Amino acid sequence: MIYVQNLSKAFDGFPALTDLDLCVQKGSIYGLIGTNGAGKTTILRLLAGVLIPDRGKILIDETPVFDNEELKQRISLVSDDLYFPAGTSLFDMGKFYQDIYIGWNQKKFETLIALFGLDDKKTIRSFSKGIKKQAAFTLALSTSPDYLFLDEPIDGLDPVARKLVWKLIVDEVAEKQMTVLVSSHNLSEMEGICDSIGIISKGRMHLEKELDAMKSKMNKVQVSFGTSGCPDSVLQNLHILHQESKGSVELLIIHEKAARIREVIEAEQPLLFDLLPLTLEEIFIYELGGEDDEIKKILL
Ligand SMILES: Nc1ncnc2c1ncn2[C@@H]1O[C@H](COP(=O)(O)OP(=O)(O)OP(=O)(O)O)[C@@H](O)[C@H]1O
Repeated sequence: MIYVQNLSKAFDGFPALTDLDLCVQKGSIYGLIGTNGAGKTTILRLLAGVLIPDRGKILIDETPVFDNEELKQRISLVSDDLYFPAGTSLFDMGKFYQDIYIGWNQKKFETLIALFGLDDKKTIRSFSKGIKKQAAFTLALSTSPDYLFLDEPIDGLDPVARKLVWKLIVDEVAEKQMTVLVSSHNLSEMEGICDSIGIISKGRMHLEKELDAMKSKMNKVQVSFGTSGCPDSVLQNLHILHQESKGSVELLIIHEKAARIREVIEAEQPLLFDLLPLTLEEIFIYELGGEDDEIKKILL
């Protein structure tokens, strides 16, 4: 588990992070969302022990991370700003990592190279931006980390590589309870991946939400009662956050559990009734009433 309390970090007097609290449960995927300069990279670098906090607490499995080599063996950070030594190939980097990381898994390394279709003999610096990212992700996952920190991991990747990266992450979380912290500019990129979302704004935690809890208490419904429209019993007995009509079909966003919605609507014998999945964007828009500037920026 990751536990962060009152974390602050300034660069040359500029407050990059201020009194940030964060909690990530073991075996979960946490999405850090924010605009450029919000402080996402700074959080990931502090959590990976690359930077020293000015103030506050960072505990991973109840242990401070900075200068803790044993703990750092179990952490992998894929930075947004990738660095590979001149002339090194993925094969060379694999050998280098093998000597450093106790958890290095050569078989997994070879499998991932094949899955991404990477050339392990070519100099990594000659790879395109997206392929470099795939190489860095391959190296990180091959260290068998308990904690994987990913800074904009799918930025610049083609759709096939994006899908593969997410699949590999989700598989690893399911198989070995890996804990993942992933940053992005865009809320919709995190669709279907994250268990929790933290929205960072100007170095502060703006909003933090656990998605399953939000999803279970909010539902989207497509319903039709013919030309008579939605009966009063439905409109009055359910907490409707949004309603729009397309002909005789109503689209409703309802702040109730699915079972309660079903009970109220089915009692009125609708001609059409479908419970539809809510997107991450819809959850945030309707939960916050659509008035939140920070949410608007990350939805664009
Ligand atoms: N090494 C540094 N020296 C000076 N300022 C820094 C340094 N690292 C970060 N900052 C500043 O701290 C703030 C937060 O930067 P950070 O890189 O964490 O944001 P970010 O959310 O990751 O942004 P982006 O999405 O653009 O990568 C920015 O204003 C940035 O200019």
